[in-house]
Amino acid sequence: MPAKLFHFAGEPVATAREIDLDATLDHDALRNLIAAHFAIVDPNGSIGFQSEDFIFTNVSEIIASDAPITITIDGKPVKEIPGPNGLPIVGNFFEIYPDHLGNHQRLFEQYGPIFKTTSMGRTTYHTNDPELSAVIFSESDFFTKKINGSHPLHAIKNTEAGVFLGDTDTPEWRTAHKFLPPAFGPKAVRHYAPVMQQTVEHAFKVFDAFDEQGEAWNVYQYMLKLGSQAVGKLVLGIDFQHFSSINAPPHELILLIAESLELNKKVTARGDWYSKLPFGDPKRLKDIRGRVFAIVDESIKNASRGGVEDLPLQDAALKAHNMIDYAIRATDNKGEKLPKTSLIQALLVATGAGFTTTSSLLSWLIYSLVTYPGLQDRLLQELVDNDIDADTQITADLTDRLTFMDKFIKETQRRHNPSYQPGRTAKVDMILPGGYKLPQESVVIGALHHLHNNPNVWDNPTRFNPDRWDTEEVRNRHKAAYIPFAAGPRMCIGFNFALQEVKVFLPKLVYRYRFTKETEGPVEYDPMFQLIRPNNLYVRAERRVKWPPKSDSFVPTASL
Ligand code: HEM
Repeated sequence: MPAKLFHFAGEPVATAREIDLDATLDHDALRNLIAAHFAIVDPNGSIGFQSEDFIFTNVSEIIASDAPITITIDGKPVKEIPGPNGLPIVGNFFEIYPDHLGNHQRLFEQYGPIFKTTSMGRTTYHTNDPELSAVIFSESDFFTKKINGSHPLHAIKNTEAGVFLGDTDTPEWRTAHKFLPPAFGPKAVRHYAPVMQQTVEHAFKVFDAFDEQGEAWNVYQYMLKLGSQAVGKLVLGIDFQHFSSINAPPHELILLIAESLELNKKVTARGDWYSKLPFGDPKRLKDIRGRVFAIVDESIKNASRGGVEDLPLQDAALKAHNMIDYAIRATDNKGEKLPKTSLIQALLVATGAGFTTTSSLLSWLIYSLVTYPGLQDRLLQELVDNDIDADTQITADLTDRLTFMDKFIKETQRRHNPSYQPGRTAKVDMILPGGYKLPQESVVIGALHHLHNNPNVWDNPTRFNPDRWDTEEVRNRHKAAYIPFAAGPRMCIGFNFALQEVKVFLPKLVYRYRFTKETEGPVEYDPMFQLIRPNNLYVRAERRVKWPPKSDSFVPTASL
């Protein structure tokens, strides 16, 4: 079997590796062999072979050549991932903050689909490219969710939680991932629709009171109360009493989780040395974790009082009153249950992941209602045309018919993604599509906001246009061009829950109120918070007294 020396174009000949070639190999098989030896992520089509003065088109030419063979990717040498030079110690910190969305956009425009920054000693890579995003999120020989020192979640890493805050390759993740998804499947969340509806109807008292006083309210503050009220009831079985009066404060648990996210972003942004301080923010972060754990433990004890019937996972998911009820009943085929510590940690994480995100999405939905002319009226018309009124019980079957609302939600999640900055870690030194060299242990962040607003992927991305979702271009998009809940095995497990919740809340809110914007000037987000939310948005919600008639041209969508 002939042995040949191969090295990358752009790398010295001294780096060449000897590889045995079987004369029966065809060109594609050779590409796959070279891809396996050099950890080239995408062997298909992009790998080429050449010598100083010759481009090889078949394997026999390569075997006949005496010189080392140069490997090209897309006909070009491999390259380092670009990025801005930093200052001593702080690196690129001041080039990124405070407006990390705007600054990252500028860096994508300057450096292309993937760039590298170092902030306070922590290096991360960012991509706005669908192909690269699909690669990083796929959990493969190349990437996994491993929360190392460079990962944005490092300061709150918690292996016991299994989900969200832990690495993929752990027994805790596998256990949590066996028990939690059935409770978040589409069928399981359907039976939570009535509680979701009661939650939003209960909040009307407060929005009505604001209207009677002619007052505007801060959207994020009240969507935080609303989103967390639903998650509190349906995940932890706790009534947070967020709408008992206009000024009812958020429950202690909510304040603690929100504070811990804020502290985490701050502690992570400032680097390793800061996160190790035994006082100040890092200490507060540890103290918060202890208190939060105790509150959830108490809720589990309450739910267990009086005894519960064990059920197989799927049955438990359909019958449980909430996720705690599910988690203490659900039994796998070996008769095992989710261990108590994992249960507390996993539910806590699901609570945090659930309310911070849904409250941001709800806020951006209201932002879209009051910012983009005419859309509120179109939503209302769709409700009227589908015979929805104040007394309608909203079910998943009904929301399936509200196709404009679906497009409106998708477009809001595209244009105004709350974004978790999900990061994945390189398992090996590799060559990414495009010929980029990525070292092992590098953390690549799928920059969801920038992916969803990438002009190479989306036509006129800054234009808010729900109707784009009807176009062939958007229907045929790359599978990773729109991934508000990330992708792959570590994507959001609560997305059915989240979408159902907003699809129950939005019709109820739009039918009852006409929303108008009261904020002067631009809407701002808090750069030190883990998520993007419109902090200073104020609206008036006026009770409707008139509704439009059904449209003449309305053709009902067949029930699914
Ligand atoms: C608009 C709402 C939501 C958005 C945009 C969202 C987004 C995301 C994203 C991007 C991830 C991946 C994080 C990463 O890779 O680091 C994630 C994971 C997760 N989400 Fe959501 N989420 C939402 C709602 C929810 C809800 C309502 C729940 C539960 C009640 C939930 C529970 C989780 C959990 C447990 C994970 C971790 C999964 C794992 O580690 O395998 N999310 N979410």
